[in-house]
Amino acid sequence: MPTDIEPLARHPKATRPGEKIGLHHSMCYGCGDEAPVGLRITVVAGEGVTTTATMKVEDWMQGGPGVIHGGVLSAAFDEVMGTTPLLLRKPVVTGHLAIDYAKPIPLGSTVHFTCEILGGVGRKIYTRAYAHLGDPDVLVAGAHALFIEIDLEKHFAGYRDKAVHAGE
Ligand SMILES: CCCCCCCC/C=C\CCCCCCCC(=O)SCCNC(=O)CCNC(=O)[C@H](O)C(C)(C)COP(=O)(O)OP(=O)(O)OC[C@H]1O[C@@H](n2cnc3c(N)ncnc32)[C@H](O)[C@@H]1OP(=O)(O)O
Repeated sequence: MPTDIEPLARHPKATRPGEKIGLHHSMCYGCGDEAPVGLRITVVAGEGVTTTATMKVEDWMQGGPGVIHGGVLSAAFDEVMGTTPLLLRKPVVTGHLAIDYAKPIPLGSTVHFTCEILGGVGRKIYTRAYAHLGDPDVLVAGAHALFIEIDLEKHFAGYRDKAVHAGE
């Protein structure tokens, strides 16, 4: 993290604490409710620039035997942390993501995520998140990520014709 990182404030019109932050795309692997295969994670706004989320560990998420695949957990952290900057009303993409895997996570468990925005510099937004299985004092994983604010139209120009929509 840079030394000149500055605190970032919640946007006045951000999703209120306790409310769900809306989907960014119905077919998104992370949040989409119509994606044929996906994590279907719903991120809930917390106080300030924090969020929470939960994810049930389904059988198809197995690395194994009997535990979640590390890449699935990584995608879940990406989703939770990437959604959190919407509290700033800033669209972002992931620049860098680092995961610490502390304990195996069994199939059938529910992973609870907590995330906070640590601050930013220019277009860079730094986040941190933790995961537990119901007891916040027993962490099973942690993550740091750098997100970069983008101009949505420019970033996805040239890709939108490849977009997959539900029912097609
Ligand atoms: C699945 C898509 C989701 C899309 C969401 C749309 C918005 C919706 C909003 C919200 C809901 C979101 C929920 C989703 C959650 C999941 C998010 C994902 O998984 S996103 C997919 C994976 N990520 C990419 O595909 C990025 C690919 N990379 C790029 O497109 C570019 O590299 C980009 C935009 C990240 C930066 O490119 P530049 O040309 O705009 O800017 P430059 O100057 O290179 O970087 C800006 C600053 O960031 C630093 N930077 C960039 N990458 C870095 C890195 N890996 N490590 C450290 N610093 C890095 C640079 O050094 C620079 O810093 P200095 O301003 O000079 O101080």
